[in-house]
Amino acid sequence: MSRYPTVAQIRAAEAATGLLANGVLMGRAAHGLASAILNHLRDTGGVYGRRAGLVVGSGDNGGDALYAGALLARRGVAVSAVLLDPAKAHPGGLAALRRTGGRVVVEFGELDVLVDGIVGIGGSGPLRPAAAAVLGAARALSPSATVVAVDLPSGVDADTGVVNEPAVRADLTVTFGLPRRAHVLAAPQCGRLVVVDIGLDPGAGRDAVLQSLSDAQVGAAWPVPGPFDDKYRQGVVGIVAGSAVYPGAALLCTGAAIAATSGMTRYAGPAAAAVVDHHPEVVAVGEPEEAGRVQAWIVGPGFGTDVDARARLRTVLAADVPVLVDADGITLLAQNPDLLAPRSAPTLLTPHAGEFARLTGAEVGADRVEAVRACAADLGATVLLKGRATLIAGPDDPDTVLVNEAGSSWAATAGSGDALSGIVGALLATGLPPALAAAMGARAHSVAAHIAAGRPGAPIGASALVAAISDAIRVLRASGA
Ligand SMILES: NC(=O)C1=CN([C@@H]2O[C@H](COP(=O)(O)OP(=O)(O)OC[C@H]3O[C@@H](n4cnc5c(N)ncnc54)[C@H](OP(=O)(O)O)[C@@H]3O)[C@@H](O)[C@H]2O)[C@@H](O)CC1
Ligand SMILES: Nc1ncnc2c1ncn2[C@@H]1O[C@H](COP(=O)(O)OP(=O)(O)O)[C@@H](O)[C@H]1O
Ligand SMILES: [K+]
Repeated sequence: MSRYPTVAQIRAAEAATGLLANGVLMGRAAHGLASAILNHLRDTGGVYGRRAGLVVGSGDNGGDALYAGALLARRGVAVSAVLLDPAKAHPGGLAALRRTGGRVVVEFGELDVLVDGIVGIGGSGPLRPAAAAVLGAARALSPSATVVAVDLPSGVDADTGVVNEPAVRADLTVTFGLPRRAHVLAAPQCGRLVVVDIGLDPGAGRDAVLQSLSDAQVGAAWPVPGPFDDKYRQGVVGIVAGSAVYPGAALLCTGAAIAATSGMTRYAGPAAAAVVDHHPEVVAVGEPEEAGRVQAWIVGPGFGTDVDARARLRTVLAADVPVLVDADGITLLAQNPDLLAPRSAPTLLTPHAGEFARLTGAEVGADRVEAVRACAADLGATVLLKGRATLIAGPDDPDTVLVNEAGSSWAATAGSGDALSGIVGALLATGLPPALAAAMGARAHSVAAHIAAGRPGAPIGASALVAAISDAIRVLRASGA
């Protein structure tokens, strides 16, 4: 489990050490930052004589960069620094840099490493023009320089992960004590993340709302058949998806559910013939009323928004079992929110940003974490908000929002959401709590996309993603073993 505290929580954890005022924490931060840069230089041709440029802002983020620059200079790196506001540059850091032979310059020469010490957790908004100009010139002169962000790429909001352009895009981000929310919400902007130990209390970050499961946790919790299990005991999932004209969503959703767990998969809807044709293990009927018992329903992918779809949604939501509502089901639910009121079994909604806006009547906005938490509380349902960073909140636990950073964007392809519904719905049918089922499913979905794309990666369709689900589960189960 990783936890991602807010800036306020980080500041409190730092203050609790009692080591802020005497500069001990900054010393540790600078040491870790310098080590990460030295490691990178060693891996790419050596340390001595390499060229590092520091872009130094007016706060402690700049102080970290200056002290680290001093350590690099001591190891023979040619260090130069551009001070964005010379009067406010960290005095101790600046003196240390000068003592070790680092130079203050007005513009950089060619660089191997460009260090972004502009702002960290004290920053807000995009890069100011002066900072953007210095970075732009450095990037133009040294396009292959490695960009190392101190704490956060400047211009990225620490709590929401919003990238306020112009912002730094880092190859490597070195942070201190605990990862920030932005490191998972805007992971592609951060590049590789190194978290330096600065001696925070071991309990620091426990109160963080935003959390992610490790692959090992997902693998360990994945339901697999036991010696006394049969097809029914592992959970039967029922799927109402697709249409006679558009059977694709039904096939993808059903295929994903079959691969996710060993329990039985039922299908109810107008694509029954096509489903059985492609997936002979499925018991398929025309309407949900005709299906036998299920432990969870999936309803909505590609099933349209006509009167028949509406009637099917009503039938499924009237059942006293967990229901996952996706896609067209969400659009219909947005028009008839009263359908949720009588439910006592859990409901899980899996909107993308557009469906989320339909459901809540407002755009997701900058603070996605708060948006998903408020939506879950308002609707009394678990909500999974899709994206590169998928967020999951339940209705009864305002102190937990789960996040899955996909690690790649190969899943951004048509029909991939239908596959996600299938995986999560099958997990729901095994009896897992909805938020856990959603987070595990999202993780397996991301890993499947990554496996299907291969290395160095090639575009995939959702069918390839579905075909890789078994491998993804193997990878997850092996990761904790
Ligand atoms: N606390 C600790 O124990 C430890 C802290 N550590 C480090 O300190 C960092 C936090 O330092 P911090 O609080 O001084 O804030 P910081 O991020 O440097 O920036 C603040 C100043 O920048 C300015 N500014 C704002 N927005 C801007 C923009 N868009 N573009 C340009 N400038 C902008 C604004 O100043 P202004 O120019 O408006 O006067 C503001 O006051 C933290 O991220 C970590 O690196 C580590 O050493 C570990 C121990
Ligand atoms: N840029 C991205 N990077 C990684 N995963 C993504 C990205 N965009 C979308 N996804 C994932 O792909 C799936 C897309 O679902 P959805 O939008 O419902 O597609 P569809 O309706 O075509 O099935 C979701 O699981 C979502 O989290
Ligand atoms: K920074």
